[in-house]
Amino acid sequence: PYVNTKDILEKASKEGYAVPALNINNLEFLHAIIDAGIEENAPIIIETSEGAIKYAGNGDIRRGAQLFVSMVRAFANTVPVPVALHLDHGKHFNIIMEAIKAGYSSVMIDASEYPFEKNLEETKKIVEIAHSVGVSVEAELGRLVGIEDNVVVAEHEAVLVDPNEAKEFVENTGVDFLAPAIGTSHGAFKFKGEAKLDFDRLKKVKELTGIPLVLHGASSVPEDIVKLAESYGANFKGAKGVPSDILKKAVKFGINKVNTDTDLRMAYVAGLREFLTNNPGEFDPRKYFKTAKEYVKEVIKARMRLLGCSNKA
Ligand SMILES: O=C(COP(=O)(O)O)N(O)CCCCO
Ligand code: NA
Ligand SMILES: [Zn+2]
Repeated sequence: PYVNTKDILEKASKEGYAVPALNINNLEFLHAIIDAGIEENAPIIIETSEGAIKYAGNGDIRRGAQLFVSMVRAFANTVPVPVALHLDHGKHFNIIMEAIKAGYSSVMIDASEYPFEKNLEETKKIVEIAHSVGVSVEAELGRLVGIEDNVVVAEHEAVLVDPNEAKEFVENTGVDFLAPAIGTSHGAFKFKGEAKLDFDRLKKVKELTGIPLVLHGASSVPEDIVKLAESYGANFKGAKGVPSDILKKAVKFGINKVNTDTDLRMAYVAGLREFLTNNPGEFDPRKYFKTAKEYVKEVIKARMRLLGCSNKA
């Protein structure tokens, strides 16, 4: 069934596990995600960035939002696990409104680039509108940058979440789930040195807010997938993600939604390169995406097991 993201995350927060939030740009990733959720009997959170909506609508925002809602609802209404559709990193009021009108389960208002007060105001405005039509809201405090050993303390303070601000922010906005910046960053090149997250801040944010928390930039960039893609001509030198043990620790300290895009992209391109190299005569798109979809599904199933949401549908 098609559900509200908040229902999935409230249960996860209460029971102490996390659910991967899986980005899509096309139909093939949706297939892989749905199959993974069915095979793991796990709740499914699908998310699309603003760019994905533009891409799907071939430049038209309203068309893209409506297309994703109809695709996801068509699958959600025919599978035994709960499925939610979330707008990831909503930064433009008009796009957030199109997502709400199209029928998204939840939207993120990402005003984390602004000073605290403006972030709070922008978030409060979206919460009022979204809640009036039963849509839940995610916001972000602090900014996504990897913690580098040589970063001076002042810069740490400037970019990582302030737990006391988080308490005030949640109370004043009514936001349903919060993404506290604790040292991760988007993409395949997250850390120069060893992966480091600020678990002390995370723990405090959970204690002070008590709501479901979101980890952005949470892809692990698995070594085997990188090596496989590189064996078929890819060049991902220096790729490094969040190790599994660190992810598990983040769940222990209160993370319940784990945004995962890069790992899906890496698995897809590894499978695609492998298939095309080994099947030079194939040109049926229902065939040459098969391996790619299979690898994405396996990466998602492993992540569902790691985060503890398998058999939690
Ligand atoms: O926080 C994340 C996931 O980040 P990643 O999968 O790169 O670790 N997202 O919001 C997904 C979209 C942006 C990055 O591709
Ligand atoms: Na998000
Ligand atoms: Zn993100």
